[in-house]
Order: sequence, then structure tokens, then C-alpha cells
Amino acid sequence: MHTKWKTWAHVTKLDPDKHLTEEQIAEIATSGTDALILSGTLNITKENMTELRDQVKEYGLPLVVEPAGPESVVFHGIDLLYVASVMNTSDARWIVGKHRDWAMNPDIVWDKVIPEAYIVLNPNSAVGKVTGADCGISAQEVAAYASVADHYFKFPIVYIEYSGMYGDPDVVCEASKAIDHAILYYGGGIDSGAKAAEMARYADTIVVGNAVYDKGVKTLLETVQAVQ
Ligand SMILES: CC(C)=CCC/C(C)=C/CC/C(C)=C/CC/C(C)=C/COP(=O)(O)OP(=O)(O)O
Ligand SMILES: O=P(O)(O)OC[C@@H](O)CO
Ligand SMILES: [Mg+2]
Repeated sequence: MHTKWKTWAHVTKLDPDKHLTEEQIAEIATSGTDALILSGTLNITKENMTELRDQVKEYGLPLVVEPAGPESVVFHGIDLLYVASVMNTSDARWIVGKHRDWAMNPDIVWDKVIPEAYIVLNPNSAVGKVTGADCGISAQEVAAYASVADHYFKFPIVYIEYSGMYGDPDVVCEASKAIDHAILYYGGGIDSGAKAAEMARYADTIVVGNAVYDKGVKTLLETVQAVQ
């Protein structure tokens, strides 16, 4: 299996539900970001996922699809499929239920699948609302979830997710201390070089999403330069 993903410092998350021009995509793909993740929670379908894949594929960057459910899984033309389980929800659908439904399907390319332990910390994000995540937890509880994900479930990725807001670096620091093997992802509200550098002190891989759309490719470049 493809293991280069473990060395990525910066990845860019593109939303199939949003639009980018060809020129913007060219700038993103040549920004120095290590990979593109195609993902979102709301309004994601095989159709808009495939359309975005076709827009970005010619640049040769590693492509990851991160589906919000079985309905948006695409394997063709992509390198890896990141599949989340949310640690801090009591709704089992988002831990293992959707996965059971998905596994009724015989066409899963398991060699491309990388499981991710999500810890969702922004209650106002789409992912926070949809999964009913308990976002009011302490840094110690986040670290404990990270420890269970790493040492017990042996997830290869632990993902601290503040989608749409900049998180607390102390929380990411505590999570990083609790993990020995998993790669630690941080995503949420990174819209400057300083924020990218701050979270990259603790996270192995930082994720930039909304800033690409809200602030533009120049800001994306700053975040890349701060960590590469
Ligand atoms: C079993 C399969 C194939 C999938 C299930 C995967 C699960 C359980 C996902 C739950 C968490 C989730 C919805 C992950 C999707 C990735 C993600 C967090 C995207 C960011 O979403 P937001 O930024 O909040 O949403 P919008 O961009 O749509 O506003
Ligand atoms: O969109 P932002 O806030 O940059 O968050 C990135 C990513 O973690 C979202 O899943
Ligand atoms: Mg988003």
C-alpha cells in the first residue's frame, strides 16, 4: 500500500459542493501542498465528487477522497480513501453503523482505505451537528480519546477537527503527547502562515479547507510556506 501519506505536512481539503475556476485549481495544485483531500459533510454525492476529481486529476498530486457516507465513495482515479469514525459521539452510526451499511457492498478496494479517528470539536460545524458530537470536552478528555484511538483501536490517523474555527493549540498539544504511533491531523480555521505554523508544532499534518475559498490561493500559499 501507498505509505507516503505519513510524511505529508500540509494537505488541502477541497469541497465538492463548492466551485473553483480552472485557474484557481492550477494555483492550488502547484502551491506545494502535499495532497488534495476531496471532502465535505453536506451535499456530497458521487457526481460532484467525480466532477471535482476530474478537475484536479491532471496535476498528478496525490488524491484522497474522504466520504461523509457510503453514497459519496469514489475509488476510480483516486489514491486513497480516508474513512472517518467519530470518537466523541454517542450515535453509533458515525462510529461503525455507516461502515456496516457500506460493507454490505462487495466492491470495496480495502487496500486504498485508511481509517481515521475523528475528534470533532466545533459544535457549529456541519460535521459537529450531523454527528451529534460532544464538543464540550476538556483537553484531557480529547487526549484520552486520542490515546484510545491510537493504543487500543490502532487507528493510523487521529484527526482533531475544528472545521470552520481555529482551535486551541493546547488541546492539539495534549493529543500529540497521548499518541505514539498514529499520525496526528489538525484541521480548522487555518487562514494564515502563523496559524499553520502554530498547529504544525503539534500536528504531523495540517489541513487547510475554507481559507482556499474565503481568502484565496495567496493565503493557501502562506500556509504551505509556513510548514514546508
Ligand atoms: C462508511 C463510510 C464510507 C463513511 C462514513 C464516514 C463517517 C462516519 C463520517 C463522519 C464524519 C464526517 C461527516 C466526515 C466527513 C469529512 C468532514 C469532517 C468534512 C468536513 O465537514 P464540514 O466542513 O463540517 O462540512 P461542510 O464543508 O459540508 O460544511
Ligand atoms: O475548512 P477549515 O476550517 O480549514 O477546516 C479544514 C478541515 O479540517 C475541515 O474538515
Ligand atoms: Mg468544510
